[in-house]
Amino acid sequence: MATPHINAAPDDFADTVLMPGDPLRARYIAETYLDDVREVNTVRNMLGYTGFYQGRKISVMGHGMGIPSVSIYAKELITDYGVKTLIRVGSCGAVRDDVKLRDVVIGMGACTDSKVNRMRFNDHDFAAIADFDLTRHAVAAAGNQNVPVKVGNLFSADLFYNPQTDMAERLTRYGILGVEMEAAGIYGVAAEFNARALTVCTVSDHILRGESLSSEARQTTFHEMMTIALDTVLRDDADQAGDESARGENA
Ligand SMILES: O=P(O)(O)O[C@H]1O[C@H](CO)[C@@H](O)[C@H]1O
Ligand SMILES: O=c1cc[nH]c(=O)[nH]1
Repeated sequence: MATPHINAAPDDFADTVLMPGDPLRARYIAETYLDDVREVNTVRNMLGYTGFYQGRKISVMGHGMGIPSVSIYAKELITDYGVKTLIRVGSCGAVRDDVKLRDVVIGMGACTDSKVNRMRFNDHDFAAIADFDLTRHAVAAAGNQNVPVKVGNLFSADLFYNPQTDMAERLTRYGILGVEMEAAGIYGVAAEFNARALTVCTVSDHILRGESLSSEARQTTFHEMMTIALDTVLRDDADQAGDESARGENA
């Protein structure tokens, strides 16, 4: 049952997996927010854990950096471990004046300079979008926690260090909320294998202003994003179970 990249047993993962790029952020989330945590993946130190959040079984696992890496883990979790829902909890760089360090942004869609979705889609444009229900539950979770969020387009870049110096200005012009490296890939994998995906990011850099959080801060301080993602899962469950309180405008 193990895959080349995941050595978990068949039932080790919950149906929902939170995925940061950084495996140490995965460990931090597991240790900080989950009860009765078990380590379920150690291959390549791409650490994965399963535990319980307010009684709900949830897994968290790193996906590495870049679309090729996240595509492997997302695909294997869905096809080999029966995972239905992936929520990326990432960091991103801002290119707008009204988006600042530590803001939380929700990726309703993701543009990319990667070709992966064209490879999937017969070289046509594929609109890489988040699952609508997960998106609205994340917005509601943020509202409930009084965390202002912006919802819109991310840009998933193949290069962290992009030599195209005019690109940031173009991203600003097109209203991109954050530059990161995986959302378009995880949305493409979810579409291909009939799963659901969402990306929530915390702004760790301001690309135009040259501002940047430390690696330690990226690993352990994105509390608002984590609790929004976890609360999203609970709201989604309640909604699917028909609980009206989860459907209210600002519930
Ligand atoms: O902090 P994570 O989730 O890894 O996300 C962002 O950080 C990495 C680059 O530093 C890329 O993976 C990018 O998408
Ligand atoms: O891909 C990324 C992630 C964080 N910050 C950036 O500037 N780019």
